[in-house]
Amino acid sequence: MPSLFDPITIGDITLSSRVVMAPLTRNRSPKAVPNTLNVTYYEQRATAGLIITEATAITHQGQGYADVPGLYTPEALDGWRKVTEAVHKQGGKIVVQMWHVGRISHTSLQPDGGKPVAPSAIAAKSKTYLINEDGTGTFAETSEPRALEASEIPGIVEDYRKAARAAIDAGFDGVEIHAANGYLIDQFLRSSANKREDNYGGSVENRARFLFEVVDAITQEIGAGRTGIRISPVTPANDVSDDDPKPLFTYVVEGLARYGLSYIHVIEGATGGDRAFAGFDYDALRKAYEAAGGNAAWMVNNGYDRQMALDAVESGKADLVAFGKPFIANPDLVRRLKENAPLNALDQENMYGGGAKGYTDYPSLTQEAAE
Ligand SMILES: C=C(C(=O)O)c1ccccc1
Repeated sequence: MPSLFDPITIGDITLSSRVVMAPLTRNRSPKAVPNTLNVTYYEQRATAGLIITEATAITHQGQGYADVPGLYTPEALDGWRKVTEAVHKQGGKIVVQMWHVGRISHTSLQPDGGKPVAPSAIAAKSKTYLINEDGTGTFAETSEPRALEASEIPGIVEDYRKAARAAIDAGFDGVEIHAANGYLIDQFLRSSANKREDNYGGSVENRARFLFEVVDAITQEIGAGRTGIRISPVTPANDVSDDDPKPLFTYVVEGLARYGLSYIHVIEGATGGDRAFAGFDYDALRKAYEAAGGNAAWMVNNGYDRQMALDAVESGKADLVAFGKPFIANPDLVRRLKENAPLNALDQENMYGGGAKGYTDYPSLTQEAAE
């Protein structure tokens, strides 16, 4: 019977445990360039079985929030190289989450102040994070997007391919394709955001076309064994919904089964909220994936506590469990879970933006004992 703390090999990547640091946006990389504070933050958390970085924009057009990192300038890639070197030096493994926000952006963040892009010109009832002139952060309504021309889509697929190559060259052990939480790929998937009448819209097959073009490009470039993907079948995050999620995501996972990916990362329920939202059957989804020949590790996320995580792995429901906020407040989360030690409280005031406070100042058990 597997344990949460057993090693596991997921595709081409061997992990020291099944405890995963989930992607967490922190808005602490001005100019989209990872800095020394970011190096410290990830280095502190290197005992995770796997670190998935915060969502990282594949291009300027894919940028949707202030001070999130990118994968599209030499400076950013140099910054990430320092992060991967530091994590590897501690014996950790790290993949980068590749992100295109689509309509979840603001004209002030877009190239030449233009409109964000999306499958259809439908504004999300959502907010993004901007930095004011005085350096303070603020949440603002997302801007109305423009619908992508079909002729633009191959260029975005190529952006994903280039970013995946850049990620491996920057020392990452692999990439996670961000296909969740109402961002661009998810906007194409969901019927509420995709009203296209060409072969990227309408049927399930058409709405999933962009996703598979991205998966094709990335796996051909860096190999399926270094490629994971995150999906969120029913989350309402960023104002997305679908008329019928079950056939849509059954089709998606049956398609993913043919690649031999490293892992499938599934957000259960409403992201950061109700796990039972919309009453989706995640066990059936995994069964459909495996019935189609899928053999990637199955990673679950959203509100797992220690016991739920232990049970999920020991029962075979999941191979890996991704923890978000617990990893913010506990750099040594794996040790704390192993020892069933108390967890640090989360500094809610300093989740997004700012500096070391609420970012790199959380104590580890070793530091607490020394005090
Ligand atoms: C990348 C995010 C996601 O996947 O939800 C995100 C972005 C901003 C704040 C929190 C989370």
